[in-house]
This record gives sequence, structure tokens and C-alpha cells, in this order.
Amino acid sequence: MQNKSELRQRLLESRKAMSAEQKQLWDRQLVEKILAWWSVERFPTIGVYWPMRGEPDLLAAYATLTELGTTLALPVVVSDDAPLKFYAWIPGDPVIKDRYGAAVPAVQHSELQPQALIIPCLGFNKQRFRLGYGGGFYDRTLALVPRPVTVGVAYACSEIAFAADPYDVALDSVMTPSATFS
Ligand SMILES: Nc1nc2c(c(=O)[nH]1)N(C=O)[C@@H](CNc1ccc(C(=O)N[C@@H](CCC(=O)O)C(=O)O)cc1)CN2
Ligand SMILES: Nc1ncnc2c1ncn2[C@@H]1O[C@H](COP(=O)(O)OP(=O)(O)OP(=O)(O)O)[C@@H](O)[C@H]1O
Repeated sequence: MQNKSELRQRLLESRKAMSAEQKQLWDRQLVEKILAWWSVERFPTIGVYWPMRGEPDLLAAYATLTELGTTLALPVVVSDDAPLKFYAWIPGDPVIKDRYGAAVPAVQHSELQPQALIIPCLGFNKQRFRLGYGGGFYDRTLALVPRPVTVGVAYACSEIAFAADPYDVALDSVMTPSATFS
């Protein structure tokens, strides 16, 4: 069994190895899947993410969700050992990079409790456990009550077998361009 930091390295490398054309195609498929999911669930407020380090780019879906009346929020790290906070964000609103390289709303005026979160997965397994960059931020966020509905997004190459830790919370579903695990 490899440790999580070796897995992270491998997963980052396989994500970086995709061609730009292939990634664009897969991102368009994920955008369509997210919009199809929303049209069934219709959550009024959704926590999304600004893509970094080769994560799926779903910005096109955020624009459509906003047109459909959804309120979006971006995650903000407030301290290394706290859950994430989510601040209202409208596509086009300025973002700034935090010290982790994650983009956060430049103006953080209203903290929201989204009903659902779209969560990028560096890796995931068949039991829908997720591997992130190792900060434990989403783990701490999902330990809170009430827990939002969680949709992981990843590429097929991000599926990998690993043993979950006791604090890991399984996602409600994980979408790749070609499959949905739920
Ligand atoms: N797009 C996106 N936004 C997000 C997250 C995410 O996973 N993806 N986060 C999910 O938690 C939070 C940001 N947390 C992060 C924690 C660590 C690293 C990271 O890359 N760490 C580097 C070391 C960075 C450094 O300290 O200089 C590493 O692990 O190598 C990135 C984001 C909130 N926003
Ligand atoms: N519910 C929690 N309460 C307190 N600490 C936690 C909790 N969940 C995880 N942690 C801490 O976070 C650390 C990192 O966890 P893990 O390696 O699973 O991160 P990750 O899920 O890859 O990262 P992230 O969620 O930021 O993308 C663990 O060492 C653990 O101590």
C-alpha cells in the first residue's frame, strides 16, 4: 500500500500528462453533467471552486448556473486547522490568490452555507472517498452538521485504490466525463 503523498504525486503527474485538447473535451463533458445534475436537484446555493493545478475547469457551468438563478460561493481557507468558509461569488467578480494558490473572492461580503458542494478530487476510490492536496480542509468542512450534498469531479485517470482514513467522509457522488459513481 503506497502512502498518500506518493499517490498525490502520481495523480498530479497523470493529470498534467493530459493534452490541452483532451482536457478541454473532458471539461466540456463535465460541464454538461453538472448542468444535468443541477436541473434535477436545483439547489439554490452551491459551493464551487476556481480551478487550480490541472483540476477540471467548470467555469462555463458557473455562468449558466448563475443565469438560472443559482447563488454560487467560493471556498476560503480561514486557518490551517479550520473548516472552509464559503463566500458569495458571481462569475466575473474579481478573485485574488491566497497563499495556497487558490483563488478567493477579492471582496468577501457574505458568508453562505451552501446546500451542495462541487468538490475537485485529485484522486477518488470506488467507495467515493476523496484525496485532495493534504490540508484536510474539505474533510473538516464535511465533518460539520448539517453536511452539504457533495459532488466530486475528477477525470477517469484520477480513480485509484486507497484505504480511507477514519476522518474521511465519502462523497455522495463522483462524476468523471464518462461515469458517475453514487
Ligand atoms: N480549486 C481548489 N480550491 C480550493 C481547494 C482545492 O482543493 N481546489 N481547497 C481544498 O482544500 C482549498 C485550498 N486548499 C489548498 C491546500 C493546499 C494546496 C496545495 O497545493 N498545497 C501544496 C503546498 C502549498 C504551499 O504550502 O506552498 C502542496 O500540497 O504541495 C492547495 C489548496 C480551498 N480552495
Ligand atoms: N474532521 C477533521 N477534524 C480535524 N482534523 C482533520 C479532520 N479531517 C482531517 N483532518 C486532518 O487533516 C489532515 C489531512 O487530511 P487528508 O490527507 O485526508 O487531506 P485531503 O483530504 O487530501 O485534503 P483537502 O481536503 O484539503 O483537499 C489529516 O492529517 C487530519 O489530521
